[in-house]
Amino acid sequence: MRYVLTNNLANNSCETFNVSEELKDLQAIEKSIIKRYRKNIWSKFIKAIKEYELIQDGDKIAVAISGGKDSLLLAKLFQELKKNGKNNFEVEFIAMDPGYHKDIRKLLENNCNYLNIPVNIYDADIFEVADKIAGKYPCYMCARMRRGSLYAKAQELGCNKLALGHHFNDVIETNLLNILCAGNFKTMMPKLKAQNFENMEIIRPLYLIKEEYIIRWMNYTGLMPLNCACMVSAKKIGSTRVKIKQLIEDMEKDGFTNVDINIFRSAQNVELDRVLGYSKNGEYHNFLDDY
Ligand SMILES: Nc1ncnc2c1ncn2[C@@H]1O[C@H](COP(=O)(O)OP(=O)(O)OP(=O)(O)O)[C@@H](O)[C@H]1O
Repeated sequence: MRYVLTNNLANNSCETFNVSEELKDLQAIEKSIIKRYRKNIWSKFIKAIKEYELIQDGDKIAVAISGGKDSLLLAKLFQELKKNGKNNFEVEFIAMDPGYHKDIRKLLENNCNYLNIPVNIYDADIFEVADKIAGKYPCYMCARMRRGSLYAKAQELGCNKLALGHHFNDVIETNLLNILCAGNFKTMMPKLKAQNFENMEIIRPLYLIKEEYIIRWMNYTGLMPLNCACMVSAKKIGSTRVKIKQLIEDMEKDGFTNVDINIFRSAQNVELDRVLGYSKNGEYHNFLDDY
């Protein structure tokens, strides 16, 4: 294995990405998406779009780029789709600078330039505000503010969809996090209508792509993506999500076959006759209601 992704559970919520391949030219990078990574990236991207009906004729989609590996791949996938697939939609690439260090901002700009992604970068003082008003636990507040800001920008550009770079592992980690830490069963949906922004939806086209292949692709490009660009929590907060990721990896090592797929499928195969209660449209139902 040529890439290194290290997690230090004790004091670091960030993943460190070390690139071990030499820099590839743009043509090779673009080709790799549909050739070298056809099975594990391109086909899964197309499958998610079809299976979850993520794109409709006439859509204008804002692709949100943080500069990390996931959203860089997402942007390139959309470009390839326009080149090689149906061209029934429009796309805008947006990146919000929440108050990055100037070197991080430069890295984001350079990577987008190199990858020929015409990105619209705009400023928002999210880090400063999250730090001020959310004190010790800024991450939740930061995530909510980021989402709101991206919705607003997408709407301003006339988009009706916001594409985010969440992938398969984000989905299964969310399932487990909710069970183990929140005591409920909720998954991260492949698409979702915005509550506070009219006619706006989130879509997650990387839904079926495993993180392992995103890391491989990123490493293949030879580019260093942004990782751990946060200026607020830095290394202070140990991430529960990292522990969940580790738990899944440990189970796989211990011989639980298909544990990741099974966690994923658990949200596909819910038997409503075999649960004690569930809520729909804000209304709670108990199994005794129609026993
Ligand atoms: N500052 C930002 N500007 C634009 N989009 C963003 C920004 N921050 C997050 N996003 C979007 O939200 C998604 C999820 O954000 P999160 O911080 O969880 O990303 P991540 O898992 O680190 O992914 P990535 O590798 O793309 O950074 C990103 O993939 C991206 O689509």
